[in-house]
Amino acid sequence: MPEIRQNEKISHRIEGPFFIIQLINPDNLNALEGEDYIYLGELLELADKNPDVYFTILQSSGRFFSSGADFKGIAKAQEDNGAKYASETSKWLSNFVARNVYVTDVFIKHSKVLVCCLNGPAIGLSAALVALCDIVYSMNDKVYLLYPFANLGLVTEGGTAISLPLKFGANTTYERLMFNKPFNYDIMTKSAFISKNFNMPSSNTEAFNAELLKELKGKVEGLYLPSCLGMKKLLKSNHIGSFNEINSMEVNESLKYWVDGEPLRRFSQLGSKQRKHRL
Ligand SMILES: CCCCCCC/C=C/C(=O)SCCNC(=O)CCNC(=O)[C@H](O)C(C)(C)COP(=O)(O)OP(=O)(O)OC[C@H]1O[C@@H](n2cnc3c(N)ncnc32)[C@H](O)[C@@H]1OP(=O)(O)O
Repeated sequence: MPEIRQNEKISHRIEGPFFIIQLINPDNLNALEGEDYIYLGELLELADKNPDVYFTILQSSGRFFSSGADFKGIAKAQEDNGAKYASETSKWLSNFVARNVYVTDVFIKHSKVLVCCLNGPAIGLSAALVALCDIVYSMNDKVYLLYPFANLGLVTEGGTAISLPLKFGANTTYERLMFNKPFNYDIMTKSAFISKNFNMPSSNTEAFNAELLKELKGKVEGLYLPSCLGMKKLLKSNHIGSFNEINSMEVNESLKYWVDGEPLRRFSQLGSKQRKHRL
């Protein structure tokens, strides 16, 4: 496997045709800073380039899949007032637009089959990445996806302007996004977003990950795996153009919100627990 630097919040390994990426920072509910999302993107690129890999598996740890962008990381970006930026626009192009468009693009164009082992809730950009996965399995019915853009002074990101209507229907998407409500287990099963619920207790993420991997190993036995990649390429071709277009539109629309400062005010309230998401 080609070399990649280590990241203390994300591990990876290869087992047969599976490239397994695991979020391993349960203490802050697997929140990720900008550099962590970039690292995740780089891991996907590594999986993409490896000819022995056919499935990229996303696992997590603890009670949440991921609570999204780390508010401490956002505060760091805000304080990033080095002379290198000529303006607020320049600062947020670097700290938000470039990073967000990169990680979303890597997920959109990924050529291996993306499987999400959803052990718990996912929020924000991380939830957007879950919605870009090809197959999702849940640990139990406590899982939900929350896109709290209206509560944080943001707009859709990570391709959600397309992925959510596509996977959950347009009106459900409008209602959940406008009023900052989670896409709960019921919605996810009604729309067949979740392929199987493993019905395991929330305290047992490692057992869920192990059981699911064992099941996947059984499922791929005897298959001609290049067929899977060929089918992924064809299935993806249905929407790839729209995803590419929306990725660019989303970050450009969001940029003015960052420059204006509303997301920062709201992230800071979240960090000091003056603001909460209604769940
Ligand atoms: C690539 C570009 C990067 C920039 C992207 C910018 C765009 C934004 C994208 C997004 O992802 S928006 C979504 C951001 N995330 C959130 O809004 C979630 C914030 N967290 C919460 O609302 C709650 O923590 C919760 C997830 C609902 C869970 O609540 P609960 O009461 O069950 O637990 P807590 O006590 O609140 O949390 C435990 C522990 O974890 C820390 N933590 C949780 N989420 C984050 C986070 N997003 N960032 C940093 N830390 C987080 C929380 O502070 C607690 O820590 P301690 O206080 O115990 O030290």
